[in-house]
Amino acid sequence: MYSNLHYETTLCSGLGQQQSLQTQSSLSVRLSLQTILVMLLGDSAVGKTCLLVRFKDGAFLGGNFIATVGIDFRNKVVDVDNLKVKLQIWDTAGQERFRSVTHAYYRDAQALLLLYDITNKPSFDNIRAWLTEIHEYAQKDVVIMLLGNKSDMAAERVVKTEEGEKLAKEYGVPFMETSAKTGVNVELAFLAIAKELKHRATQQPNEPKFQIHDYIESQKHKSGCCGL
Ligand SMILES: Nc1nc2c(ncn2[C@@H]2O[C@H](COP(=O)(O)OP(=O)(O)OP(=O)(O)O)[C@@H](O)[C@H]2O)c(=O)[nH]1
Repeated sequence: MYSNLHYETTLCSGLGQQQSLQTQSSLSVRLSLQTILVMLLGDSAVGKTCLLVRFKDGAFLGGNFIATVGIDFRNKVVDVDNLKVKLQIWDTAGQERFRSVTHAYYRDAQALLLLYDITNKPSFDNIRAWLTEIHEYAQKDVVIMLLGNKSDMAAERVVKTEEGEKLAKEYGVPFMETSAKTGVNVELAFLAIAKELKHRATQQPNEPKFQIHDYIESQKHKSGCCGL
């Protein structure tokens, strides 16, 4: 669990290289993080597997669509404010027939990326049902983010950006549009949840709270993205 995050402080001692390290900095602080479990959820074909492959390998899985069977996972280590954080990302099958399999994994997830496809209205309409399931099966404090995927398909768009924003606001969750094809906002989505969880785990009582919504807005504007 991420909340088990701990700091290991080691004082350099000994000879040779260690000694020279000691002169540079007598105290070396080693930060050790445990894995963050992230789950990808949403209807079949919204692009969960492609989002994961884009984030993990920087590539796009075009061509024939092969639906995920059950559940699969990949690991990726990211840098969050100079700390190494390991994300274990579970890619779930969106098809209804696998729902009971995936429910069993909800409670272990610390973050959920909930996807719909901006060219597929039913996938957006089903988000409310997904959120009901999440509230039933997931941890109370799970970090949820809503993603409108396939933002590169502007000509086929049937769900407006404002509709996604409105729904996200209603449920109090952060939102952005992504494209597994072009990579727009993909890294930002994963980094934002990693930052949120890292801040929760290391937060000092007198420190201001990390504002995930503000962070996303500032980074979206910085990368000059959106709607591509
Ligand atoms: N243009 C475009 N196509 C995408 C994007 N993301 C996924 N696709 C395509 O959408 C189809 C479904 O993608 P997947 O990632 O397999 O969908 P999934 O949500 O994992 O589906 P399940 O495994 O059934 O739950 C594939 O043909 C992808 O090539 C995107 O951002 N843009």
